[in-house]
This record gives sequence, structure tokens and C-alpha cells, in this order.
Amino acid sequence: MKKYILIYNPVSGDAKFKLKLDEVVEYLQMNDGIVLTFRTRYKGDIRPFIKEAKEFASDGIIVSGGDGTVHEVINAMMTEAVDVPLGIIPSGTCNDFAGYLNFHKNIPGCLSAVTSGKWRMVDVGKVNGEYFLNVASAGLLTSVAHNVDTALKNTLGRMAYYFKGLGELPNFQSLHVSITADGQTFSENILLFLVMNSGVVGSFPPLAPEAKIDDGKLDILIVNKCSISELMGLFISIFSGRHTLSSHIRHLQATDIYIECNEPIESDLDGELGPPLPLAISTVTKKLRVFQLP
Ligand SMILES: Nc1ncnc2c1ncn2[C@@H]1O[C@H](COP(=O)(O)OP(=O)(O)OP(=O)(O)O)[C@@H](O)[C@H]1O
Repeated sequence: MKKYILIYNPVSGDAKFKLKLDEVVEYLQMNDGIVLTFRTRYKGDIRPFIKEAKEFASDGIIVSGGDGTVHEVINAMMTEAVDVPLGIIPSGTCNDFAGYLNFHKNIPGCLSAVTSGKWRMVDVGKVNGEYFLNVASAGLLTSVAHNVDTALKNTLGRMAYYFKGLGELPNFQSLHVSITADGQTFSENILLFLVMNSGVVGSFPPLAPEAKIDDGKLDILIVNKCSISELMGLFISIFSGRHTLSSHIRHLQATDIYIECNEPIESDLDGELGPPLPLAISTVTKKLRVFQLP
């Protein structure tokens, strides 16, 4: 019999995953598994649980939530040196990392990856001592995910992010940043930057189509200062995949990145509030095991 841990966030996305717990337990039992369940209650309660649960000696940790909950789980696993494969049942608002791996809101589909026992190694990003799985960012629109009210997210879903983002546009001032990527330094006036592992952010089509989660590199996308109408044009070009050709975009790949800004700004890691700049970012190559769809 295999032993699994299930960590679920009861308020992620439309807050309906909790109604499907019986389906999860039944699926695992039917496939020779038993599960220890943890319901998150507040930010920061996953790490103490993962520490306590070490003696359960699980064969895998399954997380149900959005990118923020997955973020907290992988940070707890890294910090507590828990090296078991991770399964994901997306139940958040965007679920960017899960979507990249083709995990959708289909419980038997996601659990079939877990019970197949097959996993792959993926890279993890590290920033100022904290880890991220999908994206580290700062600037325009990047604080939207961690500033939107939970009740609004539960009812409006992604639209809550988009409405909040639109409200930021008129008053946003550009940022003067200095970025060093694998030894190459440049200073620019920017609207935002994204340092991505999977290249999928905000439920948009891939922002860095060539990004891979196991290539040892992070993809940096910088949006330089431009007008609101030019920015709107950029958003539209994302849907045809032509945004990287724009003169307002700089795209590069690197393994070690240092980003500083002449004013105090906060970062966002996987949709959660991250450390303030400066950021020292690096790739931890093939650090995490993730259950793979058969
Ligand atoms: N019981 C709880 N009540 C309120 N907030 C919680 C609870 N458990 C966890 N949280 C908070 O939920 C946030 C994570 O939400 P999560 O990212 O999983 O969902 P989401 O924001 O809907 O999805 P996504 O990040 O994919 O857009 C974290 O900030 C965490 O602290």
C-alpha cells in the first residue's frame, strides 16, 4: 500500500475542491493508496505540518490549490529536505504551473499521474533564500495576484485579476532597474519584469514559448517603458505569440540574475508577496520530483 499526504487550500479558486475530497480518497483507496489530509488555515501553516508529517514517510505529497499553495508546499519541502514526488490537483484561480504540465481540474486525471508512480525532475528558482516554482516578478500588474480579495477571486475567478490590473494602468510610473544576467549588466526604464521557469503566467498563452522547466535556465521577460496603447498592443500580440518581436520587450535566458531598483519595490513569487528588491535569483537545476501523467 502507498502512503500519500494531501494538502488542500479550502479557499483557492472557486473554493469547491473541498466538496470533492471523497472522490480523492476513493480514487486513492481503489488504487492501493491511503491518504493523510491537511487543510490549510492561514499562510505559513504548511511548513510546520510537513515537518511533523516526516515520520509518516509518505510516497508522495499531493497539493490541491492554486500557484500560491503549490509555492508554499515546495518551499516547505525544500526547507525541510522532504524529497518525495509532488502531485498537483489544480483548484486555484490561474494554476499556471499545473496548466503547463497539462494537469486540469479533473481529479481522476491528476491522480492517475500520482498512482502511476512515474515522475520527472524539474528546476526550481531561488530568490533571496526563498524558492519559486513558476515566476518571480515585480512592477506593473505583478502584485495583482497577491492583492486581490479572496472573496472576489472565489466569485469572479481570473476576471478579478484582470479588473484589478486594469485599475493599475493609468497611474503606474516606470521603474529604473539594473539587471545583471549571467554577468551581462544593463539598466533600463521598465514597466515590469518576469523571471519565469515554465513561461506560463497569468493564464496567458506562453510568454516565453521556448522556456523549459528542466533546462537549468530561467527566462527573463522585460517590458520596457511604453504608452498604455502600446502596452495594449503588446497584450494582443501575446495571443499570436508575436510579443517577443516587439521593440518594447527584451527576452533572455540566464541561470544567475541580480535585479536592483532605485526605489523600494516588492516582488511577487508565484502569485504571493515576495521579498523587496534587490533580488538575487538563481536556478536550482532538477531539484524537485513531480508526478507525471502516464
Ligand atoms: N484557510 C484559508 N483561508 C484563507 N486563506 C488561506 C487559507 N489557506 C491558505 N490561504 C491563503 O491562500 C493563498 C493561496 O491561494 P492560491 O494561490 O492557492 O489560490 P488562488 O490565488 O485562487 O490561485 P492562483 O494563485 O493559481 O491564482 C495563500 O496566500 C494562503 O496564505
